[in-house]
Amino acid sequence: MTPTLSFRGFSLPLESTLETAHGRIDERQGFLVKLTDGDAVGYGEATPLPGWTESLEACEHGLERARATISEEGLSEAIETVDDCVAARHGLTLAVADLRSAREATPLYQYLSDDALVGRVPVNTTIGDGTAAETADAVEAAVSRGFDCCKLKVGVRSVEADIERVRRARDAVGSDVELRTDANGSWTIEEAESAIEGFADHGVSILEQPLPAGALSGHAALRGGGIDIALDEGLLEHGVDAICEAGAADAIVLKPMALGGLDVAQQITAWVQQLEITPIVTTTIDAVVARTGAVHLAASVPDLPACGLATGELLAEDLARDPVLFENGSAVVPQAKGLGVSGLWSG
Ligand SMILES: O=C(O)CCC(=O)C1=CC=C[C@@H](O)[C@@H]1C(=O)O
Ligand SMILES: [Mg+2]
Repeated sequence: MTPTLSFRGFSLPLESTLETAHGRIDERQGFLVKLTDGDAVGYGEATPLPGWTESLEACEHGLERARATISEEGLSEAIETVDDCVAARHGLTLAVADLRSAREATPLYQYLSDDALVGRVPVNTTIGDGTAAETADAVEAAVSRGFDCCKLKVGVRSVEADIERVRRARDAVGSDVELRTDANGSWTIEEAESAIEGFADHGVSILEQPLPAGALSGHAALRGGGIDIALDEGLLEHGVDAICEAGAADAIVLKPMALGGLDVAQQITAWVQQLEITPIVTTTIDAVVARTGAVHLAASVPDLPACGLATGELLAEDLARDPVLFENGSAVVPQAKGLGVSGLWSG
C-alpha cells in the first residue's frame, strides 16, 4: 500500500507578543501533516520560523512536492525532496515516526532510542523581555507553577537594564531556581563581557547566543567567566565541528524544527555529548504536535539538563489538548503509543 500525505495550514496566536532581540513573535503559522498507510495514521507538524527555517511559502511548496513524490516514487524519495526545507522535512519525518511507533505500539521516545521507561524530563520555562518588575513577576509566577528553571530573554534593552531584570528576578525567587538568559546574538563582545560580569553576581547559569551567529572565537573568549555559553543560532550557522574546533560553546541548543527533524536532532545530540558539550533541546514555539515530538526527543537522550519544552503556555490557542503535563519543573512524558496527541484531524 502506498502511503498518502495530506496537510492543512494553521495559524495560532501567542498569548502576548514574545519580544526577543531576534525580533517579535506574535503568531505561529504552519501545517499539520497527516500520513496515512492503510489503517495506520501518523501526524507531524511543519511550522517555519523566519530566521530559523525556510519561509511559510517554501514550506508549503516542499510539502506539495513531498505529497506528489510519495505517491509516484515512495516515502524515502519524498523525504529527499524536502531535504532543503527543514520545517517541511520535520513535519514529514515526524509523521513517519508517529505512524511507525504507533504501529509498533510503543511510545515515540522508545521508538527513537530503545530506551527503558523515561517518566519525565526536566524543563525550563521561557520568559520574554519585559520591565524589571514584569520579569520578576513572571519568574515568580513560573516558580509558583512548579518550574525551577527559567530562561529570560535579554538583549532587547540595555545591558544595565538586563542586569537589573536578572537581579530583580533573583530577589523574587531566591537562590534555588536556575536562571538562564538568551541574547539572540544581539551583543558586542564588550556588552557580553559586561553582561556576564553582572549576571554572574546573580547566579545565572547559562548565557545563550550572546554574540551574532557568525561569531566563534568571540564566544570561545567569553567562556570561563562563571556562566556557561550556549550557542543556538550559531549551530545553524557553523555546525558542530566548527563550534567544537573553536571551543566556542559549553552547550548547544537543538531545535528539531530548525534542524529538519527529530532524527537529525537526535544524531546531533549524540555527537555533541561525545564532544562533552551539553545539548539542550528546545521548541521553536511550536504547536502541540512538534512540541510533543521535542519532549519525546528529550526523553530519548540520556542526561539532558532542563530543556526549552514548556512553550505551549506562550500560545493562546493550540491544535489539540496537550498530552504533556508539567509539574515540579518537569514534563511528564506521554506513554501512549506513538506521539500521543489525539483529536487532531477530524473529517
Ligand atoms: O528555549 C526556550 O526556552 C524556548 C524556545 C526559545 O526560547 C526560542 C524559540 C524560537 C526562537 C527564539 O525566540 C527562542 C530562542 O532563541 O531560543
Ligand atoms: Mg535561543
